[in-house]
Amino acid sequence: MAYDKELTAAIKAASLAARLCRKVQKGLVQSDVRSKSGRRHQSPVTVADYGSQALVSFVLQQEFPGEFSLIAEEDSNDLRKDGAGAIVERITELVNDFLTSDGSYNVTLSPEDVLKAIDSGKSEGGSQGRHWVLDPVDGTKGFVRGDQYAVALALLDRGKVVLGALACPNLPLTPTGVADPHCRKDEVGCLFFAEVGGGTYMQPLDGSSAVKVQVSGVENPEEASFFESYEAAHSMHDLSSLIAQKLGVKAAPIRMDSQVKYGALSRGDGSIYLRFPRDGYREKIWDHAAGSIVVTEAGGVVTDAEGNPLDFSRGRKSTEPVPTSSSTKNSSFNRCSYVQF
Ligand SMILES: Nc1ncnc2c1ncn2[C@@H]1O[C@H](COP(=O)(O)OS(=O)(=O)O)[C@@H](OP(=O)(O)O)[C@H]1O
Ligand SMILES: [Mg+2]
Ligand SMILES: [Mg+2]
Ligand SMILES: [Mg+2]
Repeated sequence: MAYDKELTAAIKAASLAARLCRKVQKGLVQSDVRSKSGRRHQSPVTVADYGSQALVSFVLQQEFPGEFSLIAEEDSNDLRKDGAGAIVERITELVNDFLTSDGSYNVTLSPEDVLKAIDSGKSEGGSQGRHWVLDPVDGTKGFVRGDQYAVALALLDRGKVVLGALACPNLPLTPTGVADPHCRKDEVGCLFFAEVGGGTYMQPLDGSSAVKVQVSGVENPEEASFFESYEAAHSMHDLSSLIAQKLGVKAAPIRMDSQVKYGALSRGDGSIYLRFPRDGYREKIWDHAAGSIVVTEAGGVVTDAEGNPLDFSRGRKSTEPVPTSSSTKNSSFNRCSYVQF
């Protein structure tokens, strides 16, 4: 396949970053969590977000020297302020631990190397050339709560998503328990990956063999279940509930953080993903790039409310907040399930 080398690198980078995040989430302390300064939509950021971004950025630059463009969520602005020295040290230590744990990189990064790696995610993207797209921790609120989150990495080629690697460290390997995402299972940690035209695969994060996945075959909305954001601030629950009711959906919504929803959808844990951000919010491309190809390559559909595909070619953010949709192969759902993009 055309992007095999890139996909292998993406899987390696996302897996490594997911292991770093797992370690941080297990021992999360208050000083690991920060509030981003100067943002209209306040959101937390942790040492895991920064560490994951530095790791992925470093690994991709090692694998593809010279031809590198990355659009990623975080930057080092807050880390360069007075008083941030201790947190930068902690991130550097984490990044070095996981780089050497892999065995293929015999390097020790300095704090400045780590800050530079984080800042290499400032590309503006667009419709020309190739750009990596990274959400180093998607669902940071879920991550801090001890719930679901994802490391989401995709590659754009001339404005289209051509591959995605979506690591979901807390998603159970088997669908049981998904209806109750808080239910703790022993076997958790999935990595979904997809390359355009090649289908979607899921493997345990520990690296054993991958299986092909398919979206749900449910055709009757009465038997369908739907996903939505855990955070009411991120998606209007009242509106999705109304739409679900109109569709005839009987099941209660499955509320889950992050692009784990796309991963769960791709293996048929549910049939629909509804997303309606509140007024004026513009979606970021890293919140949908990896998840959308994971769903489409598994036979699903991800479109806006008018049936148009999501447009990843316009830079870091979507354009106007137009309602958009995602879901299974069943066309009657496709007209009725929305993500706002
Ligand atoms: N106000 C508002 N409206 C809509 N979306 C927002 C908003 N604020 C943040 N975000 C983005 O939502 C990302 C988290 O994904 P979800 O909304 O799917 O998950 S959650 O259940 O709400 O946690 C989250 O991603 P991370 O920042 O990577 O966690 C944000 O990019
Ligand atoms: Mg964030
Ligand atoms: Mg995100
Ligand atoms: Mg994030």
